[in-house]
Amino acid sequence: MSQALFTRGLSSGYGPLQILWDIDFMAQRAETLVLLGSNGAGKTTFLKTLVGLIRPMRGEITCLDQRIEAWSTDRRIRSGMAYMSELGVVPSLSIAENLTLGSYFQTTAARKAQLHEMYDRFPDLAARKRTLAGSLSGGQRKMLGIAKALMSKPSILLLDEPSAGLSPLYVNQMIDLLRSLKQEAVTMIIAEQNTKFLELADRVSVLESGRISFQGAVDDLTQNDTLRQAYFGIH
Ligand SMILES: Nc1ncnc2c1ncn2[C@@H]1O[C@H](COP(=O)(O)OP(=O)(O)OP(=O)(O)O)[C@@H](O)[C@H]1O
Repeated sequence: MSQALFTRGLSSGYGPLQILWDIDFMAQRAETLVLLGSNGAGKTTFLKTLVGLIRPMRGEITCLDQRIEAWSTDRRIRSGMAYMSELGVVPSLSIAENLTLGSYFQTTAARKAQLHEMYDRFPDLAARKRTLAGSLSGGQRKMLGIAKALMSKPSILLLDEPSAGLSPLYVNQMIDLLRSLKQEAVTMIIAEQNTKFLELADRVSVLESGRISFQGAVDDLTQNDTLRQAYFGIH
């Protein structure tokens, strides 16, 4: 297996405020990696730095064998990265408009083909193309967020807390959806605090106070007493 994305010594934050400290991180091609961390650990900051919404203070980001830390977000997206923020969609736009936004860099023909594919995959969205995203339920909005991210046919998908605000039923639906993407060999980095997502993970990284405290197999995480207590409440 070759590397899809790695960072070395990545430090990042907001203006002079440093949030991430020397992050060494790696995701293999077609791997599902869960980035576990509690509120404020720096998960969003990390994903935003990967996609270029935040400029790193130091360190390198290599994606599909190219150094990308100086690239614009546009260029990263054009080269196969997609990012679903915690909000995921633009509430004031319709379902169809959100999806179109997700394929901003595609040709018209490719966009049309992707729209068909998304409506096939998400029949609930197809039935309500003109509905404003803001009027969807939390779960439907998240599904739209994923569909919007998939519109650019990404090879690397960065997902920020896909479970945030979802009922247990929708969390299960979300996990089923991500499992189907896993079969399609999309590299996924899923930032989460819900340990249920570990059932999807090939490997897990734990982010604590802006530092990676663990990276390895899920089984090894559960062998670690401190992490087991922190994330599973098991003593
Ligand atoms: N725009 C900003 N300006 C300054 N500090 C920020 C900004 N956004 C986030 N932070 C701070 O950065 C730290 C990490 O936040 P971040 O959103 O990356 O964490 P997170 O792990 O994604 O948490 P959550 O699960 O709550 O979204 C927090 O202390 C937060 O207050």
